[in-house]
Amino acid sequence: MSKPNTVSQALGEIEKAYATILSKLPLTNEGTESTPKRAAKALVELTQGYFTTPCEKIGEGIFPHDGSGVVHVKGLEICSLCEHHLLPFIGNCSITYIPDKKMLGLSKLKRISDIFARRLQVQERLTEQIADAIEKAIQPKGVLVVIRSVHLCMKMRGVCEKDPETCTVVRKGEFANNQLLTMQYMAESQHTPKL
Ligand SMILES: Nc1nc2c(ncn2[C@@H]2O[C@H](COP(=O)(O)OP(=O)(O)OP(=O)(O)O)[C@@H](O)[C@H]2O)c(=O)[nH]1
Ligand SMILES: [Zn+2]
Repeated sequence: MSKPNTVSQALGEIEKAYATILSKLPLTNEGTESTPKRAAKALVELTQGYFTTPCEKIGEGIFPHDGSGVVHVKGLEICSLCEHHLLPFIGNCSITYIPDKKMLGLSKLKRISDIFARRLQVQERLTEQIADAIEKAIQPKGVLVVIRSVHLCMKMRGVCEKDPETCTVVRKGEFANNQLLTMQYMAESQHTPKL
């Protein structure tokens, strides 16, 4: 079957596929009548990262930078779907970069992480893709991306682990060579949600 290339095409086909899946379950509840439509809409929303690119989302959000220092943003929420089970993994991402001649608008860091999170993923690739996109956009001296998350496929099924946390780290440029700097920002990246 050819791959749908527009959202509306995808919606119709996914809705039909969900109706087939539900027809195989011994459902007795009437509340599921519109479920194929809703579930299709949800899946398209959760995979909207396939329908956009970092370049498109960053737009005009790159600015000149002429100082020294480090940019560190933590607590960027990650909501993604594991590519093996189509179950969510949810957590947070911290991005640290050492700018050279350019810097990114802060919101663009969230937009970049969302583009790749809203695809079917493994956490390792997601972490790598975020770091690569930042490197490509602004050629910083170094990038460090840390994601901590909980995979529901480990919690709700299979091994049914009560409190699993997965941490993935990607170090580029100066972070790849500097253990101390990496450790400093790894420690900083621990996110305590605030009310
Ligand atoms: N490395 C990596 N593994 C993941 C990620 N998300 C899910 N997995 C793992 O992918 C593996 C899939 O292994 P399989 O043996 O094919 O699947 P499974 O039978 O569901 O495995 P169990 O969960 O052990 O029952 C499991 O170990 C999952 O925990 C991820 O982001 N990164
Ligand atoms: Zn999984």
